[in-house]
Amino acid sequence: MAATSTPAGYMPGFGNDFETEALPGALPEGQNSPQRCAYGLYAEQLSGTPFTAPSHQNERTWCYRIRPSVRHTGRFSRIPVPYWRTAPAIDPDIQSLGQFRWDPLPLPDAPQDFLDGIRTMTTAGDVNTQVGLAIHAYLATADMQDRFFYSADSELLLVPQEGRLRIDTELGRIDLEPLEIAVLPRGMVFRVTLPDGPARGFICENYGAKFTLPGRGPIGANCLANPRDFRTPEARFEEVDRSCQLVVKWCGEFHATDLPHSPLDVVAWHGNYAPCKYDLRSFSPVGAILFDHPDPSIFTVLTAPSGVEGTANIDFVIFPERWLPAENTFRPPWYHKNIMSEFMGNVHGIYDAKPEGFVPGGMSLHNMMLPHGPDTDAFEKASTEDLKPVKLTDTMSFMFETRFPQHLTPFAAGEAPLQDRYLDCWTGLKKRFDGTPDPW
Ligand SMILES: O=C(O)Cc1cc(O)ccc1O
Ligand SMILES: [Fe+2]
Repeated sequence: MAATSTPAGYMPGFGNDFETEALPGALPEGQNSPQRCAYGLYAEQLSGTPFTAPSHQNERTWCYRIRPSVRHTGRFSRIPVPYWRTAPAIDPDIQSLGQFRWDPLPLPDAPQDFLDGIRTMTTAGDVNTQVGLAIHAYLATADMQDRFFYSADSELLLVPQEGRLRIDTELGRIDLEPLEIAVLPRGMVFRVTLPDGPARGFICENYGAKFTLPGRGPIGANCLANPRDFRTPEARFEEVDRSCQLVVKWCGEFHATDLPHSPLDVVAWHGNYAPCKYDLRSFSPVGAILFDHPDPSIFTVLTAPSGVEGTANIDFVIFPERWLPAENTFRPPWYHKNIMSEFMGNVHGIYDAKPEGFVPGGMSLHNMMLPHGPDTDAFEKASTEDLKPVKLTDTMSFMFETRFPQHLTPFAAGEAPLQDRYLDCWTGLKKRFDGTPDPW
């Protein structure tokens, strides 16, 4: 279980209308745009939804900053960020039809900041029509030094696996460690530094509508991810007048501009368009308490809708510690083929369907309509074990699931440590059928 009280520097809630100021009186009272703002600040609105979005979906934040963002941009020139790929990125020579698994990507010895350390594994959909996603690993060994970034293309969901990240955003600071996740909205400027050295993790880049909490249906008002456990940073600014670089990702290209000052200069803000973090240990799982294995959607932390009800552009699902009490039940996942494509990562521990080979830091892809399920050992064990209640402990894997087929990048199909013999994990599933009802 995670700590329940909100730590200093954060505000609790998901999608709340927050207000926060780093200097007293910096937030205008009762209005957004006074004739002159306190401290000589500039008022600026950051719109995360169209102005005309229905009120219950409308997201925007009012920022009161030392300089308006137009002073934090200039002439842009394209720069290479060669391993960060954007959909559509379909390489005719790469076979994406299949089940794939990778060992953890090694951290490099050379200094490499968070941005240069991004390695896209798969892409789906199309950034120009704003559907789909890209899934990346990050391998960071150096701070982003006087370097800032924002993605105009996407919202970023970060899942650390090893090492801590300090994410200084326009709206405040998020300190992130393994077993926590962060959501950085589209357009939010940030810098990542590494308080404890090298860091590795996963990123889901969402081109579509924002992540939100799933409806709980008959589960009711509580459990799964509770809104109060999400944490949004309080306002914090830096007044740094030295040369910096801002990199913007826009329609899959990277553009840099030089600035004479830090863009993290928001002194106060109010609104509901803001970054947040969430401790995965606060997730309260609901599951099978008598028999059978439910669909993994019961473990959905966040969902990014596609516009078609019940069909997500992306579901972010976790497999946390939990009790397995179900009687007369094959307890691991069933064998299946899914219209959604499933990209998984292991943060730590053993994943019950794959006791061997799917290791912490490792990744797998079971693409759209490709069959998969427990490996031979998991099947044999789960079919014959004594079904006492057992607790799965010290385990955390996750799944980025999307309605769209995923395409491997050249990196994922080439340089990355793809396990050539992954399919062998199922070859021991032998024919038992001999016409008698119980050939066991
Ligand atoms: O394939 C997987 O391992 C993920 C998964 C888990 C589960 O419990 C049910 C379905 C499913 O796709
Ligand atoms: Fe699956």
